[in-house]
Amino acid sequence: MNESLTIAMPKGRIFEEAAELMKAAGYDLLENMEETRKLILQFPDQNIQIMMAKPMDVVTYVEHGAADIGIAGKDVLLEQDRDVYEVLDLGISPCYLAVAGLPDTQMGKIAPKIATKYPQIASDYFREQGEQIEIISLNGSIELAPLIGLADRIVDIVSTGRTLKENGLVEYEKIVDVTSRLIVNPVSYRLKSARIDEMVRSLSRVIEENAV
Ligand SMILES: Nc1ncnc2c1ncn2[C@@H]1O[C@H](COP(=O)(O)OP(=O)(O)OP(=O)(O)O)[C@@H](O)[C@H]1O
Ligand SMILES: O=P(O)(O)OC[C@H]1O[C@H](OP(=O)(O)OP(=O)(O)O)[C@H](O)[C@@H]1O
Repeated sequence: MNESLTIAMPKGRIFEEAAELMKAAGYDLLENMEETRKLILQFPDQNIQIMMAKPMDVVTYVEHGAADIGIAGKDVLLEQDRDVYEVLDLGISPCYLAVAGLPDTQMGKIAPKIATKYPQIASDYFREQGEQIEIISLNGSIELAPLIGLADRIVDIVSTGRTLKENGLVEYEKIVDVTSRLIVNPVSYRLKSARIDEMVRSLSRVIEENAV
């Protein structure tokens, strides 16, 4: 029943909310997390090992079985389309993906340039819209691109809307809502189903309680 579990946790924004949720579900994994630079943390009393990963890499660790379980944003899952089971919407780190640009962006331009950290999501979205575009891949500060004339529009995460506002940009279309998800390696799910199901049930209970 108490098989060992390796969990890939995303460093950064999602981490604290994810760790709080785990704690409320009975998995106390927060201890020492803030101070340490260690990337692998052992919790022998719970038979759990935590890997601290970049949010975009969590899916890779889980797909290859380096971790049994992981937590990743829906944005990352849509962008990467990997062979992992998405078993639970944790409801944390909510935000959405949107198309944005300068308020006077010229629409109807042939093959406009779209700057983004999400080339797959952006290509899929504009293909569905029947609009031909050119993708400019960037790794961050996406909002710079339309300001300096590198791109006509951007596809990026919006949370509070502050970054768009402070840079004089406007949102054109919302693409998809994003929250963090619990993902599972398909083989681990078969071999460690009792333990994984137990974790999913405990987390679901906390999510339901938080919702009321
Ligand atoms: N305002 C936001 N901006 C970006 N990601 C957000 C935001 N709000 C929630 N998220 C979620 O957090 C995840 C990104 O977390 P974070 O910003 O720590 O990672 P990152 O983009 O890889 O960071 P880094 O800036 O270190 O490259 C996204 O995948 C998304 O699901
Ligand atoms: O709507 P807001 O609350 O302003 O949040 C959205 C901003 O936050 C993210 O950037 P991040 O801080 O991760 O920096 P980055 O540009 O380096 O990705 C995202 O790419 C937006 O720029």
